[in-house]
Amino acid sequence: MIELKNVSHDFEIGKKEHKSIIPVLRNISFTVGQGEIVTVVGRSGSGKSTLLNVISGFIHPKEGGIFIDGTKVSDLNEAKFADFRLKHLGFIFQSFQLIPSMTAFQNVELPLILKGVSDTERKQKTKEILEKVGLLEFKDHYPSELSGGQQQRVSIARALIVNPPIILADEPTGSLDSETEEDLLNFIIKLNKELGITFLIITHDERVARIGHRTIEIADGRVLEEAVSV
Ligand SMILES: Nc1ncnc2c1ncn2[C@@H]1O[C@H](COP(=O)(O)OP(=O)(O)OP(=O)(O)O)[C@@H](O)[C@H]1O
Repeated sequence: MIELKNVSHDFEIGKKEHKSIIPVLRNISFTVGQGEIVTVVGRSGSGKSTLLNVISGFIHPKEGGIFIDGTKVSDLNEAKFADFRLKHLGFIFQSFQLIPSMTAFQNVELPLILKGVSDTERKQKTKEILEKVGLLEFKDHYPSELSGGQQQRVSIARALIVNPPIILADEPTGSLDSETEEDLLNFIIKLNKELGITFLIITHDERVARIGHRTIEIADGRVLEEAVSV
C-alpha cells in the first residue's frame, strides 16, 4: 500500500537574488490500496513525474510523509531507500531504460546481482521470468535487436524479477504503437489479477488511464479529482 500525506514539493531555480521558487506538488494526499491499479493523469507540467520521483525516493519532498507497505519511506536516507526500492518497488519507464551493452537475459538478471543472489538461483529465476513474458527465445538479443514491445517486456521482466509488491510506471506505453500498447495493458491487468501486484501508472493516454480501478487527476500540483472506474 502507498499512502501520501500532505506532500508538497518545490524546485528552486537560479542563484541568490535571481532565485525563484516553483511550487510543483501542493498538499497531495491519496492512498493506493494493495492490489489496486491506480492511474494518474494531468496535463504536461502538472507534476506527474515529480510525484512519481517523490514516491520512488529519487526526490525528497519538502513537506509531508510517504508510507509504503508500513514504512515511512520519506524518512529513509539514500542508502536505506535504495535497499527498500530493491525489495518493494519495480519500475517501468517510457524509454525502457535497458542497458544497451547487455543482452535481454543480462538486463533481467541485473537486480538479482545487486541483491547478491547466488549464480544458480539467478540463472533459474531469470529464465522463468523471461518465459513468463514470452521472451525466452530472445534471451541473447541486445535491446537494439528487439522491437519496442519486446524491449518493454524485458523491462517488465526486470521489474518483476525481485517479486515487487508494487510497480510504478511512467508513461509505460508512450513509445509503443497502439496494438503493442493493447498487449502491454492486457499484460499489466493479468499481472495485477494473477499476482496481486499493485500498480501506480502515470499517463497522458486515455486508454491507459482506463485500466485503473481509480484515476487521480493532477492539475497545478494538486489532486483535482478522483474517478472510480465502473
Ligand atoms: N529538476 C527540476 N528543476 C526545476 N523545475 C523542475 C524540475 N523538474 C520538474 N520541474 C518543473 O516542475 C513542473 C512539473 O514537472 P513534471 O515533470 O513533474 O510534470 P509532468 O506532469 O510529468 O509533465 P509531462 O507530462 O510533460 O512529463 C514543470 O513546471 C517543470 O518545469
